[in-house]
Amino acid sequence: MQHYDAIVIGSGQAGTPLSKKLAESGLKTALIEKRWIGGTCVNDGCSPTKAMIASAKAAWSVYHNKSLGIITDHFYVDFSAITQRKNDIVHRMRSNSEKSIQESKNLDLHYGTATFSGDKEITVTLNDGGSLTLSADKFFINTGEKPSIPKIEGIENIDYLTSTSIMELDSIPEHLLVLGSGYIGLEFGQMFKRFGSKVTILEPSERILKKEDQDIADEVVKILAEEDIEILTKTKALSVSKNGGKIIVTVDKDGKQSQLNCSHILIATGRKPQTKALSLEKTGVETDEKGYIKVNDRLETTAADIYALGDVKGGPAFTHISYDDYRIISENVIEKGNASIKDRLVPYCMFIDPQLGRVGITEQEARDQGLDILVATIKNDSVARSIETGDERGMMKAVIDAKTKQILGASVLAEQGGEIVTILQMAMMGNVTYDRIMNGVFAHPTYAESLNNLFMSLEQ
Ligand SMILES: Cc1cc2nc3c(=O)[nH]c(=O)nc-3n(C[C@H](O)[C@H](O)[C@H](O)COP(=O)(O)OP(=O)(O)OC[C@H]3O[C@@H](n4cnc5c(N)ncnc54)[C@H](O)[C@@H]3O)c2cc1C
Ligand SMILES: NC(=O)c1ccc[n+]([C@@H]2O[C@H](COP(=O)([O-])OP(=O)(O)OC[C@H]3O[C@@H](n4cnc5c(N)ncnc54)[C@H](O)[C@@H]3O)[C@@H](O)[C@H]2O)c1
Repeated sequence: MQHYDAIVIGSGQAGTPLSKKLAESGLKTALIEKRWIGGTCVNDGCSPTKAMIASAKAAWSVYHNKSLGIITDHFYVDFSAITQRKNDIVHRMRSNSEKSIQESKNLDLHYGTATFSGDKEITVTLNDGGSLTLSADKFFINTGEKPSIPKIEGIENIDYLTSTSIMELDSIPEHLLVLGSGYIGLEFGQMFKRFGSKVTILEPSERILKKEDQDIADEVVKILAEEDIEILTKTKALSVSKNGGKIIVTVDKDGKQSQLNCSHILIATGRKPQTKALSLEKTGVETDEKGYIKVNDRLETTAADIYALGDVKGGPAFTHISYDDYRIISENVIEKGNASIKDRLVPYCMFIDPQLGRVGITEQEARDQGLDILVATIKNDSVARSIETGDERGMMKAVIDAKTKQILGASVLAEQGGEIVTILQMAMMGNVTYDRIMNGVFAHPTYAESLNNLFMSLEQ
């Protein structure tokens, strides 16, 4: 049995940099990955989707050329060129990362599935046959999540799509039915509508984007409706079956059953942790009822010297959060510091178009907590930059502590919503009060300049 100082299980957004950092610090380290270096973000998540969304945006811009006075009579969507470009980007990112791991001193990469066979011992079922038994002083679990498939009668008899397999299609679906209106459902729904599919989104809840404020969700619905994307809320798929080339879906809406036809179904109803294969019962690492690994604010599990990072520990599932988990572990384990996830800001950006950039508390959360707040809002049809560029969709919103004038949260639904909200996040990080932004001098005519007007709305 080979012994290591540290073993990292999973090459996600935390595991990859952590394995290199541990090895650089002089610890004999192994990284175990069952599939591909880079995990979800690089191979099945952020990078491939955002590459394809860029193509979808280009298609949308062509439809809208007319309003800018540019006439394009004919264009077509070359889906194989879009997926080829996406594949090239993924391969480039994955192979650069793999190369840098292979060139790291003190770091061994084993391709296979890790299962605990003792409290400080794993068996790796190697992808190219055989197995390895390895022990270590410390373990770092970064095994991520995978799509969760809801129990729907007949689902096992149809070739449903997930966020991974939809990117491997070789043609554009005629009618895509999306189950779920979260990040994955909305990003893929809009993308495929722009490629030419008919798109219907089914959401069992009262409304989409339950975690966001009602006015922001309403604005998103309006924008998607303008693109003829059908959203059916309070609608639940009960059963699915095949009929020739079609899929028949029986749905329930307000207690009434009806049938829908489509050519493809995308399951986008959430993700579940990849903890089953780990046999954590051998270790003393506890999981919650959904299988997420329980950790404290220092990302320590309930077993000594075993840590969990990224999506597998539950909570916000984003690349930048997983990467920050790596920073925390690295500071505590390598530099003997005392970093913690407590009070960490969790920004995110939903890459529909216009983007929904978010940080901090929503208005609804602030009101539920009884906070004394001011709420600044502005519609993008009064933002100079939006008018000039011909995209006036969306709005900006900030929640402010009435006494301290500090920004508590922001939602920016705008062409560059992710970038604009980051400006407000920087203000939050630096304790810059709203009135300083209201009176700040920003270059004209940028989106940033519209933050003057956003906060001026409080004085009108
Ligand atoms: C379609 C999609 C789009 C997304 N877009 C965004 C976005 O735009 N922005 C954003 O911030 N986030 C996005 N996310 C979420 C983001 O991808 C994840 O939050 C991020 O990848 C963090 O994952 P992680 O580090 O926890 O693990 P992952 O990246 O999931 O990596 C886990 C790794 O562990 C390996 N593994 C699992 N079990 C074992 C085992 N037993 N033995 C060995 N190896 C194992 C897996 O093969 C995988 O490579 C998206 C997700 C999806 C699905
Ligand atoms: N831009 C980004 O940052 C980005 C993009 C994609 C994914 N992600 C990450 O991936 C995670 C998973 O995304 P997701 O969209 O799968 O999950 P989600 O939790 O965001 O949304 C799931 C949606 O499915 C609905 N739902 C649940 N059961 C259903 C059923 N049986 N039928 C129909 N709808 C059902 C829920 O009400 C919810 O609206 C996200 O939490 C996010 O962290 C992030």
